Amino acid sequence: MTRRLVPESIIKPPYAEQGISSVWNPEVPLNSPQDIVGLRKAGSLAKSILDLGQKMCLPGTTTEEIDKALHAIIIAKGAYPSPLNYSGFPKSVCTSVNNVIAHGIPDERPLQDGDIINLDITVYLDGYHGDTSATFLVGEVDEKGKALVECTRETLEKSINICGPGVPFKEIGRVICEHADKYGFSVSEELSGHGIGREFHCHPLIYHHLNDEEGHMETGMSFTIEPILCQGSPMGIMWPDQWTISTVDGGRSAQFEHTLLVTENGFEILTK
Ligand SMILES: COc1cccc(Cn2ccc3cc(C(=O)NO)cnc32)c1
Ligand SMILES: [Co+2]
Ligand SMILES: [Co+2]
Ligand SMILES: [Co+2]
Repeated sequence: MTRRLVPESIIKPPYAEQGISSVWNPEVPLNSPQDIVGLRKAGSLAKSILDLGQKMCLPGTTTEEIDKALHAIIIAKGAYPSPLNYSGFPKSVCTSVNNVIAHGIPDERPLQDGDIINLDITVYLDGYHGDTSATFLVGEVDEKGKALVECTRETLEKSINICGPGVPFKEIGRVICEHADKYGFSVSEELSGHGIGREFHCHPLIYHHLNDEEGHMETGMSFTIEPILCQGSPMGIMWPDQWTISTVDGGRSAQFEHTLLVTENGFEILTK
């Protein structure tokens, strides 16, 4: 497995050398105006890298080739690919194909006509992370696959639209499940959204399934919403590589993710 190299000149997160992610601070960080400037730049770069990645999602291209190309572009932009060595993760982006639920590891498998692939991009730019993902169609995808992808995109959009100061976090899970149920898809509980900023992951945890968790949004909070919808059962199973999680029934899953900031008037999508 070719190890991705990062030039000395790039500002790296603390885990870049040791691979150990820090213990989470119980507090939810509230961003200063200076933090918001940094978050906007990181979010905008993450989005631009995702857009470039979309163009590579073609039959015959391997996810390793996508990872290698996007790694080089992220570095060239003076940023660090946040997943690299995060909890020891071996690659710079996450690629989850068909029945892989999330955070799949790029490999030598060529994409095939009819695949759906989630490309999950997080960059660390001048001290701030920006995290976004989308699920793309490879060649001609069947109607059920397209419906799964569109419904997942809609659950993200609908859940973001209800965000604002004072809104309970549990409203996010309610909106996502309400929409997924309408179209007969299930919501994975395997992964949650998360606070993000100077840390890749911090509080609050954002659940995408029905929950009764405490806590509400406050102006200045930044977090991701990243729902995963499944065609069949939402149950996941961990592969022997101790990273990859796929659906137990082999059904496909789709995911979309944005990083957002809670503002006085509602929200700002930082990865639009
Ligand atoms: C089983 O523990 C796991 C399994 C897979 C991956 C990792 C570590 N990790 C690496 C990249 C990555 C991205 C996110 C993220 O928020 N994407 O939106 C989260 N974790 C990540 C740990
Ligand atoms: Co992500
Ligand atoms: Co993710
Ligand atoms: Co994330």
